[in-house]
Parts: sequence; C-alpha cells; structure tokens
Amino acid sequence: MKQKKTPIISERGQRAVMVVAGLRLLSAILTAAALILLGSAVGDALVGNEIPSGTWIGALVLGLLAGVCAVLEADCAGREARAEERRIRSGLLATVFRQSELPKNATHEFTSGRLIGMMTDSAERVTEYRQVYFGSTIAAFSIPILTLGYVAIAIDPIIGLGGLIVCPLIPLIVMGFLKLFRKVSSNSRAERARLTSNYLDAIRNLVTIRIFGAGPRIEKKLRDNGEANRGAIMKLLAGNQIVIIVIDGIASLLLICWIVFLTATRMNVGAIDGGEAVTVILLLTLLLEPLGQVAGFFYIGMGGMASERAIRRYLDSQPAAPKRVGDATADISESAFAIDLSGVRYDYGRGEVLHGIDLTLPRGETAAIIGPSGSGKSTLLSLLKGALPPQDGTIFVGGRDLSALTASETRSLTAGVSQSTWMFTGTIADNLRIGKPDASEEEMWEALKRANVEQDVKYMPQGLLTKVGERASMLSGGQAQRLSLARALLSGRNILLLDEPTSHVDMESEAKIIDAIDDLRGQLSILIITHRPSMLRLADSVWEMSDGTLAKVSEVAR
Ligand SMILES: Nc1ncnc2c1ncn2[C@@H]1O[C@H](COP(=O)(O)OP(=O)(O)OP(=O)(O)O)[C@@H](O)[C@H]1O
Repeated sequence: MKQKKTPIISERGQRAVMVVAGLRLLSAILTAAALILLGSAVGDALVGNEIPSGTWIGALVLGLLAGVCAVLEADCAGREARAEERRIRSGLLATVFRQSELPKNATHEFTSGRLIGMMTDSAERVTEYRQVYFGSTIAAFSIPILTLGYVAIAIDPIIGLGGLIVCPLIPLIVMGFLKLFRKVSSNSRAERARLTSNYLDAIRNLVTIRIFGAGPRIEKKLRDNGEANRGAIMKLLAGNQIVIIVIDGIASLLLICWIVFLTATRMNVGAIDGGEAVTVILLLTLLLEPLGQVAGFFYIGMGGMASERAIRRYLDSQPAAPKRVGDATADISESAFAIDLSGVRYDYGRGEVLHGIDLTLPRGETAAIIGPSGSGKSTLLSLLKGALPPQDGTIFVGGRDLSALTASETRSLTAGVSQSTWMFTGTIADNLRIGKPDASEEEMWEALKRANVEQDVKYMPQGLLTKVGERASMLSGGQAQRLSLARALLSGRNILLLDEPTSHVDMESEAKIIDAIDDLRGQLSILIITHRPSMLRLADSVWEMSDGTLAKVSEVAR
C-alpha cells in the first residue's frame, strides 16, 4: 500500500491555494470580458457602426474589477504564506524538541546546521512556492485553454483548436528544462546547506579554533565553501536566464506568430470579421499568462519542491507526536523509591553498553555513582532524563514507568545540572525563568539562596537583571553551575540528576556547590555522577559503574 505523505501545508493553507487560483482565474475572466468588449468596439468602428455608449464604461469597470482581484490574490497569497511559514517552523521546532537527542553524527542527514536551514530558508521557500506560486500557476496554465476554448466556440473553431494544439508545447519545454536543470538546482541547495552547517560548526567551536590557531584554515575552508555556493547560485541563475530567454523570446514569439497567422488566414477567407480578428489579437495577452510563471519555475518552483521533499523526509524520519502530553511533574505516587531500575540494558547499536543495571534511590536520599570514563554512567543518566528511550528492563522514576511515558513526560520528572551549563544570552532572570516561566522575584531569590549563589547575584550591578553574555561569558564557571542548580530547584521537581557538576570549577566554587547540595539533602532525591571524592561524603549510598555493570559499594546508615 502506498504510504500517505506527511502534509506540509495545513488544510487552511491548501484552501488558500485554491482561493489564490480562483482569484487569478477571476481576474483573467474579467480581463477577457473587457478585451472582448474592446474588440467588439473596434469591430463596430471598422464597419462604421456607432459604438454602444456603455462599452467604454463596461471595459473600465471590468478592468478595475480585474485589478481588485489581482490585489486580493497578492494579499491572500502573501498573508497565508507568512502564516504557513510560522506554522511549518513551529511544527519543525516541536519535532526537534520531541527528539530524544540531537543528531551527533556528522554523516547524519539532518545535522543541526541542516535543521536551521530547514526552519529558516526551506520553510520560506516552501510557502513562497505553495501559497504564492502554485495557485497562480494552476490558474495561469488553465487560462489559455479557457481562452482558446472561448475563441473556438464564440469566434472561430479553427483558430481556437489550432491554438489549443500548440498549448501543450509550453509545459513540454518546461519539463525538458526541468530535467536539464535539476542537477544544477540540487547542487545549489547542497552547497547552501554545506555552508550553513560549516558556519554553525565554526561558531560553536570558536574557542577550540582559537586555542589551536586553526583560524586561517577554517577561514579558508569557509571561503572555499562560500565560493562554491556562489558558483552554484550563479549557475542556477544562468540557467534561469536561459529559460527566460528561450521561453519568452522563442516560445512566446512562435505562439503569437501562429495565432496571428491563423487569424489573418481566417479573416482572408471571410470566416471572421475585423472586430473578431482584433478580439483574438487582444486575447493573445491572456495566452501568454503561463510564460510569466515559467521564469519563476526554476527558482521558486524547483527550490520549493525540493525544500518540501526535504522537510517531509525529516518529518517522516521522526516519531509522530504523542497522543497525550501530560505534565508528569506531579511526582511521586506512593512509591518508596525516587528511582528504581531493574535489569536495565542499553545498546547504541554497536554492542551492549549497560548489562542489566539494578539501582534503587529511596525518596529523599542522595546516591552517588562513580566509575571510570566510558563505563556507562552518562548513558544511564540519559535514560533517566529521557534523552535516550528505554530499551530493556524496567525504569521507574518518581513512581512512573518510563516505558509508558513520552520523552517529554520523562524529561518533566527530573531536573538536573550537567558538566557544562548552557545559558541563554539574556539576564539572570531570563535564565532562571527557563525553569519556571512565571517565577516571581521572591521565588528566584529563594532558589538562588538554596543554590548558594544569592550573594554573587546581589553584588552584580543589576541583580536579577544582570546580563550573563553570550554562553554565560560574564559569569565564572562556578557561578554558572550554581545558577543552573538554582534553575533546577526553581522548576519544583523533586528528583535532581547531577552529572559531575563540579568537574569544571575551582575548589572554592566546588565547596559552594557541595554546601548547596548538602543543604538540599533530605528535601530532594538526588543522584550524582562524580569523580570527586569530596562529593562522596554527601551520598547516602555510593555505587560503582564498571564496564556497564553497577554495584553498590557503600551505604551510610543515617
Ligand atoms: N551516542 C553514542 N553512540 C554510540 N556509543 C556511545 C554513545 N554514547 C556513548 N557511547 C558508548 O557507550 C559507552 C558508555 O559511554 P558513557 O558516555 O555512558 O560512559 P561514561 O561512564 O559516562 O563516560 P565519561 O565519564 O567519560 O562521561 C562507551 O563505550 C561509549 O563509547
């Protein structure tokens, strides 16, 4: 059975396409009516008849109405294009957020750079193509057929049918060019996507690039990418120009000559009179409607179709939106355990890395996991955080079975601090409110106090409104970690997952973080991954991960 394609454009958007097509058609019909009136007026003038007084006014009114339709078409197309663009972007963003993790593999088709390109450039191209171009193109290609049909019925069948015979020529030429330029067009898109990805990579790794003095090399690479992109665009534009010259210059000239030849011949044999001949010649303007669309086809059409295919491929490769999305923060049923794992296994696809993990963290207690690098600690934490989907064994967090939850529900069960904190460019308050959007100032100060960073913020020039800089460049590593802890506390979740929170900070900051966690003990359930012996004294139980297996090594009776 053929799989149903994921719709990129909403139902409303699809209806808008039909409205745009309808308005373009209506505008053409009104123009045709005005031209027919004018043609008959010329016919009357040619034989010396009096021109009916309403003719000019009628033609004027019809022309004005055609203009109004054209304006409405442009307005509807533009408005709906922007609305669809917003919808596509937020749909893509929601899909990205639903992913358990962002692609790490550079060979993955949808790298971060590609996703950014998709949400910006591609979303715009799709809507420009669908909402603005597609409807008017459908109409533009039907207008010559309707016009020639009218000519065949109302004026002369030979001219009408003779014109209809050559009509398919234009789509055939377009399809020929389409084949010819497909590769040029896809090359241009590939180069653009490569450039976006490489720029993003360079920006993300600025510090590393600087440390290793790799600036000139990266700069040269980006320059080469930019040059390749420019070359690809120039080739595309050159192709577009060729198409415009061929279609406009040759096809339209041939069509005009052919219709004029038929009209003159029929007038010669007396099949039509002068007025009818003039009407056919005036209607020629409508026969050239599709030619106007052809020029856009290679830029808007091909780019839009390819972007649509890429977005669909991305959406189809991602899990569908969950049916139910609940806020699972309510925690914590009657379960005695904040975390309860039994027989948990995990395989990234290259062999098992967790071999049947059993772990219990009683509510209100603190557990620490130690173990060498690569033994599986982060994998275990990723499962608990909902960054990896459960595979084998049972995982209960806050009394909830993770196999029955969506990734976002799982994520909402816990809060955490990781090795290096991500801060948004904004104020301290902005960053805290990620944890609780409606947090009051009092709540924020309380969280800062609990995270042992209240004094630091008080001494900052603008307190909560102090800007942290890009990637928290105005804060010390230790302050960023404690702010991250405050953010986790503000979220109100009562299970904390701490992934080596002191690994990148100095001893003074480490002491402050340890003090903060010490004060939280008993109030929250805390799981800490750590290499630091100083943190172990916080733990009620210490577990050791070794090559994918976990064993309890000590327990403090309190
Ligand atoms: N995304 C991934 N894809 C494939 N294998 C992975 C991935 N992440 C981790 N691994 C592998 O899983 C194993 C456990 O890695 P993990 O990061 O969980 O160890 P860790 O104990 O947290 O190490 P560290 O202390 O260095 O962070 C390693 O062999 C690692 O190579």
